[in-house]
Amino acid sequence: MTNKMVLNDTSTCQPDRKAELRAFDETKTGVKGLVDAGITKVPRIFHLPSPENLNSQQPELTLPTIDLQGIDNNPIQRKEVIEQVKGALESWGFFQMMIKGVVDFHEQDTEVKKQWYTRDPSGKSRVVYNSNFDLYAAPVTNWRDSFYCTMVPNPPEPQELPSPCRDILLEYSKQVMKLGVCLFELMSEALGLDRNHFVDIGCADGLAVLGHYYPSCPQPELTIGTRDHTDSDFITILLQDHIGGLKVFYEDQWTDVPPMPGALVVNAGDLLQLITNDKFVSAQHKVVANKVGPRVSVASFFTTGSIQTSKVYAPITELLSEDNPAKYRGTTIKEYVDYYRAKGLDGTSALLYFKI
Ligand SMILES: O=C(O)CCC(=O)C(=O)O
Ligand SMILES: [Fe+2]
Repeated sequence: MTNKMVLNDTSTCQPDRKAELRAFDETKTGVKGLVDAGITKVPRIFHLPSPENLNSQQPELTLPTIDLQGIDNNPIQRKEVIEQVKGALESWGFFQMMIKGVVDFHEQDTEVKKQWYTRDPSGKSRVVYNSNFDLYAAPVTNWRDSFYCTMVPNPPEPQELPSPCRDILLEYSKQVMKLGVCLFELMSEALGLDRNHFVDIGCADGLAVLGHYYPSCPQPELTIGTRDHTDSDFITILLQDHIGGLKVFYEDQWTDVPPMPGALVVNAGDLLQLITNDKFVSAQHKVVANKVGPRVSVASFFTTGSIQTSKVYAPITELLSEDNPAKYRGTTIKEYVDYYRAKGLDGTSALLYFKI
């Protein structure tokens, strides 16, 4: 069994991280494969440099929440969209079905699932399933498997999608796109820009949906579900299940983002920070590993990712002045994302590379 190599407790051996990563990758069954094989110790490739303190006292901070009802300030069109999105997103079945779609993908027959396993960098694969997109670049392997589907532009034909989550993925991404457009309009207005500004410059031209699966972990303090990072996109709309573990670096401390039934988490990504010249800040966040699992989340990324486009994104002129000059150089989304992916989640911000 190929899993054997990574099942060994290697902490006493000479480090050969690359070979261990390759052996893990070749199983094509991800972290779930290790857990299914019955490991009781977290293999070394997943170890953090120092253990995560899972018992630390969490600060009593309340993150801002917005009721969609509160944002339908008059314009008829927006009100209709909000009603539709709210109706779909609030119905108990809708969120549950999306979470279940992700569970069913990851828990389908291993041999069938392996067909989707790829690290194809061309961006041609409609669905990319693997464990750790940055497996060979990142210093710490995350206790997490994921799939990644590009839904916009060029929505997939249904048969191109994995059957366990096909229908819900199409419906969910449709609703999330509507919500995203509403949020971009509100954010444009909040900055004193034309309401359509963000949409007009293409912030909603791309949508990728990620289905994360965090298997239960025998030694959660030794590793991490998702390392601290900021997202590479304009905004992310996140749906998490009931398990918890998401933390955001907010007001200078790590703060729990507890699951709330019927709620989505929205965060700005690096590209939004870049075009707003730091007015909107890309939130640093992470997910701790847990003895309880699997934990499932669905992250909807507003980005065209590594699709080749000619648009160059730079700080928006209307937001600049003599006192507030551009802090970043222009970049295509592809250039940004390629840099971000090659660097991997290493605890530093990709934005620094684009600073003037
Ligand atoms: O699983 C989560 O809750 C967060 C996932 C995440 O941060 C990401 O996909 O960028
Ligand atoms: Fe993230």
